[in-house]
Amino acid sequence: MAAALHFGGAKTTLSVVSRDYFLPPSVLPQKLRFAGSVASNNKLYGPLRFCYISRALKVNCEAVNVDVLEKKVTENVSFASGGNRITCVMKFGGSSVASAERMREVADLILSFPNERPVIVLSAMGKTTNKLLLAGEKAVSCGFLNVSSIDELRFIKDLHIRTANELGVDESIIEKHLEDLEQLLKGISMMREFTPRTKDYIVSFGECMSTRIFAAYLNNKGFKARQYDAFEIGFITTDDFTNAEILEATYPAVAKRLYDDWTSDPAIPIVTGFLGKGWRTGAVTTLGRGGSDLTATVIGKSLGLREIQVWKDVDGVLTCDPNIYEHAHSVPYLTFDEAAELAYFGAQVLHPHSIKPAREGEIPVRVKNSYNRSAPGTLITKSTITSKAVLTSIVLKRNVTTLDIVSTRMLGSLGFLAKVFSIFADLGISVDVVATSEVSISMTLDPSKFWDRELIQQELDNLVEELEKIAIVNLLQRRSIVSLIGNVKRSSLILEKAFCVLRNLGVNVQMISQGASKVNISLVVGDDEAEKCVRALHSAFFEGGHPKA
Ligand SMILES: Nc1ncnc2c1ncn2[C@@H]1O[C@H](COP(=O)(O)OP(=O)(O)O)[C@@H](O)[C@H]1O
Ligand SMILES: N[C@@H](CC(=O)OP(=O)(O)O)C(=O)O
Repeated sequence: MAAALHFGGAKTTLSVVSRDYFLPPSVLPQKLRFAGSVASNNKLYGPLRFCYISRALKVNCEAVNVDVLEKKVTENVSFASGGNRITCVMKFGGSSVASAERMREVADLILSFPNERPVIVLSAMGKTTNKLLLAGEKAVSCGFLNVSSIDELRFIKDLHIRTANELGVDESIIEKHLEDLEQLLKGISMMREFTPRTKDYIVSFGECMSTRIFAAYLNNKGFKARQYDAFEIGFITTDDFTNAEILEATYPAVAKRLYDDWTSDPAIPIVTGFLGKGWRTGAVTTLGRGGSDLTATVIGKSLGLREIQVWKDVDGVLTCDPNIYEHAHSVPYLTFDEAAELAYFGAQVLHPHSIKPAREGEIPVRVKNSYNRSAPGTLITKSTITSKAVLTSIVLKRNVTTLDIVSTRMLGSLGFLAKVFSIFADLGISVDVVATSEVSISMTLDPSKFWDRELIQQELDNLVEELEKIAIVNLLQRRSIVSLIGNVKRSSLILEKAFCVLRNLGVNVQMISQGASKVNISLVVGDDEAEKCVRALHSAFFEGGHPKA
């Protein structure tokens, strides 16, 4: 934590905070924060242990006059933060690097910004991750001798070898990975099991290969590039395989490695998205599906960069999922809060946890279309850039489970709620939306913490069994959460319009949540009517039209 410098009146209060991680001097002025207790005479400050660790600046001051300190800092910053420093991070997802041609276009796009010094984060090519997972599932039961003929393995081999050849890159750079991949599948066929730890290891081959091919292509074009496996440069995570969380130690480690390499031998860093290393096991972990977005924002925060760019196959964050409604259009500005709610409540376009590092680092995130680079995209920042729109976007989270729980013991609401939530905590099940009364509570369960993981049925059975010890439980599946993201200071207008639309549509809202979030109103409806709700609401809020079913 750091506290800002406050001067005021006869007594000046400072508190010194020693930085616990490296920051390149280029970000020193705006990042420098220090404070400490001082003598009342304002001339000589009490002994302050001022320790600011950065590569170009290591200052231990026992007694310091602030002017002297700031001068020293400024001197160091000017020499260290010359023109040639990393400026931004650019992330390209699977759809942007799905073929040799796409990789060529991404390379041209990167090189079309001569004043940028980007770190590049890549996902696996196209749908390689899905195919690696499918190959692993097949290997469990196909038999050792049939592993080589698994279709998905053949597809992956062909795609990567063909891409290397088409880009004029020596296929030997991925040969070992392809050999190891086949050996791994044979191992799975012999063990006849496909654990979460093995799933993370197998999917890592996708990003490891795409980044190697791309870095080699840039080097062949005469642009010095250096490939990095994120799990080798300090992406330290929990050991929660398929769903690992970034640990704080990642930030200084990644900053130091990328910064040291950059200052000693500048080259465009090409980093694997999605991957990390478990701090306890040392095994490869993944950050949850879509996790390359998170890789990019972590690097942005680590290096204190000017901007984080997330290149997709759509013109930014749209007013709804374009797969549901073709009239969706791009949203020019979002706040971090709005983007986080969008991502959490189902907008696949951003990883649910990716906004947090950007928000903490106060670094703007720009979502752009790699197929249409002239489109302005969406700029995500801390403050709201005023918009006349009542609503920002409509998000849909399908296949949600709702629980209606009515107390049978007339417990006071405090005891009842506490008991209900303790059961959820014990079973490690998170909830999305909650509505309570004196002796009853309704809630929606997080159906897939990372999109592709479903709550297994026995988790639900265990949950109902525990709850039925204190309540009558009604479990309803195949529900959807329609989230209206916008400025809920205008919630009355939003709700009035939304309920008018849904009434005309003949849809009954089964639960509503508004107030906890300052940017989101969530409505629970049936799965089978959710998409028509999104279309009708979009028509009413963004097209001035009347509801279209
Ligand atoms: N509100 C939304 N705005 C933009 N895209 C969305 C939204 N909701 C869902 N999507 C889907 O997310 C896709 C982009 O996310 P993703 O597939 O992760 O891209 P990439 O693989 O390039 O990172 C789009 O193609 C679109 O179909
Ligand atoms: N390849 C991983 C990580 C990722 O972020 O992919 P994409 O950028 O294509 O969403 C996945 O499919 O989840």
